[in-house]
Amino acid sequence: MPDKPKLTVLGAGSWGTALAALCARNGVPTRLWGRDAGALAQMAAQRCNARYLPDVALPETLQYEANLGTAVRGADIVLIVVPSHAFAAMLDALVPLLDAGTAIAWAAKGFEPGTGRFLHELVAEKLPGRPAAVVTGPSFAKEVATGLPSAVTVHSDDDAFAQRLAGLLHAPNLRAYSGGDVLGAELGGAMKNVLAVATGIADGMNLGLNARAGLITRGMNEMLRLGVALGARPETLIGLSGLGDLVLTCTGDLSRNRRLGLALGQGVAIDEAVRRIGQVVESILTADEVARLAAKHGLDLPISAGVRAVLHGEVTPAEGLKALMAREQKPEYPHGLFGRD
Ligand SMILES: NC(=O)C1=CN([C@@H]2O[C@H](COP(=O)(O)OP(=O)(O)OC[C@H]3O[C@@H](n4cnc5c(N)ncnc54)[C@H](OP(=O)(O)O)[C@@H]3O)[C@@H](O)[C@H]2O)C=CC1
Ligand SMILES: O=C(CO)COP(=O)(O)O
Repeated sequence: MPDKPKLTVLGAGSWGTALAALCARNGVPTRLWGRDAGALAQMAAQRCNARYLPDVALPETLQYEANLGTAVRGADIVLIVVPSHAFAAMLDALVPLLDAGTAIAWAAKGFEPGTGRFLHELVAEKLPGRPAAVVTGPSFAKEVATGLPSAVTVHSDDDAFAQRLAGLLHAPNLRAYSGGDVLGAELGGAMKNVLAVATGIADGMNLGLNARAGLITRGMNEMLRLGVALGARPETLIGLSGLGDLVLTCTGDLSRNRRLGLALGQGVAIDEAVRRIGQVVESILTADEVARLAAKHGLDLPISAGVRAVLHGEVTPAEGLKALMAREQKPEYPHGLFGRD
């Protein structure tokens, strides 16, 4: 890979735009592709993503390209930042377009809807044999875009690629770490979205700070148990991609998943809550996939299951709370820290 690799970011929403701007500011030759040519043209003219990141001035060096083939031609790295439900189709579109040497990275958080497959599994199936990495961690797009201090992490089976990509992201106000546990990093980023809804619901119902802390901690326990069953490393789950992002999204009102929970807890209907947020809310699909993976591994994850039931309208937030509080009394760790019960 050249000294100054050429980067193409796919997805011109809040996170794709923030990451593209960050890399361009770092001196990385960066192109941003989005599916809305009109919005891209407006971004180029105004140097601002008026819909997703208003008030953030984008760097002059950032390039915009509406044609997908042109956008990825000659790229050393393609970084995919579309919602997870659009991820597989994005990969399919890339198959005939990518140069042989282009590496793949992604910053979406979720699973393939309907199968519970991880995004790295989709990459391995559809674009095999390339360096591949996930960028994740506690990072609200708006804060990264405005230069507030943040920390992210880049995980890949290819250590050199993880470090290379982390180096491109690393900036005076952004610490980019690296690691080798793609599954663990992806699981934390996906599952925290579901758990953010749980704490949002509790806060929306005014259940108090004890409830919030209890849900975060027992939610972390669910993430650890599912993660370990799937083969994740526990240290990844208690790192930036797991605990870090869990704390951020369970407590920070910039989180769209938390805001969905807040609205549900206040009695707002789910369709209206999603309409008000007006951006991607990954938990809605992810809750089903967490349930699918838990069932496959014989795990009981009551908080995640409760969120799924509320999202499907099977129980009200009040009924979900009652069910959680009525569970049998038991030891905190019946089978050790990473036990299954
Ligand atoms: N925002 C954040 O702070 C962070 C987000 N993420 C993750 O990044 C991913 C992207 O989210 P984010 O940028 O926040 O979402 P936004 O809601 O801000 O933007 C979504 C973007 O994806 C585009 N899009 C939607 N469907 C498709 C599709 N089928 N093909 C191509 N593009 C599509 C939208 O285009 P259009 O405008 O035309 O609808 C829009 O540009 C999610 O998985 C999210 O969890 C991760 C870390 C931080
Ligand atoms: O993943 C995020 C921050 O790390 C963004 O969270 P939300 O999708 O809940 O807004």
